[in-house]
Amino acid sequence: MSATTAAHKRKQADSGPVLDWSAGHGPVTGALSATTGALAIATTGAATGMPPLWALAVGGAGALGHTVAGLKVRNAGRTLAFKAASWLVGAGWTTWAMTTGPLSWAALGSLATIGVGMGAGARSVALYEEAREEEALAAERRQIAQEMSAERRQIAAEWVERIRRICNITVRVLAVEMWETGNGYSLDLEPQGGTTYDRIAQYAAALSADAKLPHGCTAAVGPGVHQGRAIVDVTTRNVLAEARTYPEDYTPLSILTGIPWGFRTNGDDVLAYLREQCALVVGPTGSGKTNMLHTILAGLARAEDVLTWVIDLNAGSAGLPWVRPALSGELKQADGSPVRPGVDWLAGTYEEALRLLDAAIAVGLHRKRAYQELMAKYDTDLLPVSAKIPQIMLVIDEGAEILVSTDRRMKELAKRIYEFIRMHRSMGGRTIITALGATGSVLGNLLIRREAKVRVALTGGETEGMDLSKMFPGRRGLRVDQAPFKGAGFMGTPESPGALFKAWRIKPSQIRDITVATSDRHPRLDAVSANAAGADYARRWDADRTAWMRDVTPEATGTEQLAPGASGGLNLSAHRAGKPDGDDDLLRRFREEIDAQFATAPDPDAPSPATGLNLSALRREQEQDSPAQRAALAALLAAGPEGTGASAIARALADQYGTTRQTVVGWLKTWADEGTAVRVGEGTKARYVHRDHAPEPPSGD
Ligand SMILES: Nc1ncnc2c1ncn2[C@@H]1O[C@H](COP(=O)(O)OP(=O)(O)OP(=O)(O)O)[C@@H](O)[C@H]1O
Repeated sequence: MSATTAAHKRKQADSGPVLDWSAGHGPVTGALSATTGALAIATTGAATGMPPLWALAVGGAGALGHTVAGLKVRNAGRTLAFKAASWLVGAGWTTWAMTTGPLSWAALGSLATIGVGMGAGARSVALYEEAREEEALAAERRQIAQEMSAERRQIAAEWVERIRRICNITVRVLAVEMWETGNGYSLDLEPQGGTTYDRIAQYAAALSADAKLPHGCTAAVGPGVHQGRAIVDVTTRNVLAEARTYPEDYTPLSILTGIPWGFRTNGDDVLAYLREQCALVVGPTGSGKTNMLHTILAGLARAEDVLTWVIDLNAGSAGLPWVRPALSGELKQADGSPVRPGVDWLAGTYEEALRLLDAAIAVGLHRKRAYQELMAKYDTDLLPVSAKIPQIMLVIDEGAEILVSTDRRMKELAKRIYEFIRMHRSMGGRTIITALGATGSVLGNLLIRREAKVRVALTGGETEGMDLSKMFPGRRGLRVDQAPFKGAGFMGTPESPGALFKAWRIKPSQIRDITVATSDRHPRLDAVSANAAGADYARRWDADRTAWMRDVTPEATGTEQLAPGASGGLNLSAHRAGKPDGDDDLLRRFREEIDAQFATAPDPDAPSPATGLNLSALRREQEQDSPAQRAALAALLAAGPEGTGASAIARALADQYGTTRQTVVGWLKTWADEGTAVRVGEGTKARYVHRDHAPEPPSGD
């Protein structure tokens, strides 16, 4: 086959240039072809004695054929005339030349003139046809635009009339924008006589009814570009009834460029900008609040400059699906290496929540002092948050209930949460708080009202405890019955006024996928902050501290309701008793994995795995974690991936604790044995690195 092709090519090369007879003619080649053709026929005809009238007959037929063909493709009259005339002139010349002799100067000269004339004529005809074609296209476009603007004009006229009739306000419509998704349109209005947008907004429900909008669709009225303008967003298709899953695009995000929390009725993503804002998510039981929280945690996990610390006293169920599969070793990266949990700290008990909040406050205070110079350098009073100095997002499920609780212990937590919200905005510390209801006690709180301008009300059709006018002041016409679907409700931010929205549905399997996909992306707490957060932070994944996580059945990790246990955490021991084999096996695996990955040494004194306790960790806590040792561990963590040595730590501790180098050597050795620290380098270069900063362990393959 290829040999044949090559031979063919060679033959072509030998026989000179190949002519493409199927190609169309331009003005020059067309004229050349016509005149040379006429000359050839005239010369041959004269030599062979051909009757000259044949040429005329052929020319006549050509003129007729081209005219018919031209009519078919709708050539202009002048094009048809030119083509027919060209044939007839050519044929006339040939007939004349055959009679008088084609090789005279008169014959050749006139033929050349005819050729030039034909070329020029063909060029002008081609240009004319091109211009005609373009004009036809433009006319078609104008026709479509006219039809579109006829639709817009009709919409504008309807709304001018509707607003005049229902609100008794005269408006001028400056623009009508049809949404690309086809789910509705927006009107840019200029109410006459100094009327403001909120006068129209009062009638939003009546306007929606008058426009006969389907259920779940609204005419939401908001402010325009200045005080004398208003925007009306009219939804005509109810996308909120559809369940949409979390988009499978897990590309990196940043707290600075917004985190998507769901979609609007026009299909657009709605973003939460949380660098300076706190958020409040209200949703009664069954409204899809837990699902929404997972959507939020998914976005935060995707961010490269955020560490998420979760408090969930309802057995940590909000954070567990982000932690448990990673800690239990159930998830592995493609190369077999372990996966980091999707949240950086999960407190499911009161004691752990206290530790977490104390650490968060300490981080903020320490950052204030330590980063003065950095902020001066960047000429800013906001800490420049980045992957190197991550923002700490505190997510507190049912946090609003903690804030208004009268329980003594809850008040302790509330005090710290308030302090964190009040003090740490500039230092990269913000909170997302959920609440079961938008009640007066939650929204009556000035601090929440002031700091949490990113607001969500998931209604799921629930009307009790849903004061939308308090949640979204200034937005009239929002009614709970407009969003009677789970996961649907209203969301408003300083950038995007309160309006209908829906959270994506996210299932445990997708949470696992995101945990794996984002594992390498999570930042590490900067050394300054790690130093402040101290040993409580460094030991957050210790076996004794995560023991409560093991007391959960494998299935109870999704959005299911979990029963609270004695310590405020889960206690499904009764459940466990019913199915001992599977759970014992799970517990054993969980423990083994934690010990393997996070190197919590198995203790000979530890009771059987079924009790879920690890006494080695307890013993260490009691016997070893003296304040000096905690400070040493914090220094190790703060040293980051560079690591540190016994002398440096001893020097740092000497003043306050009088700790000797020898003591620190002992601690470092213990930590290295149990996996808290990793020894790197040899001889004088030997140093210790906290396991959080240790180089990745070699893959299992
Ligand atoms: N965004 C959503 N899209 C579609 N369905 C949803 C969405 N959110 C929740 N649901 C449905 O609602 C159910 C309850 O959701 P979820 O557990 O999140 O509610 P909840 O408000 O946290 O309730 P509870 O407090 O009882 O756990 C889910 O199992 C799911 O079937």
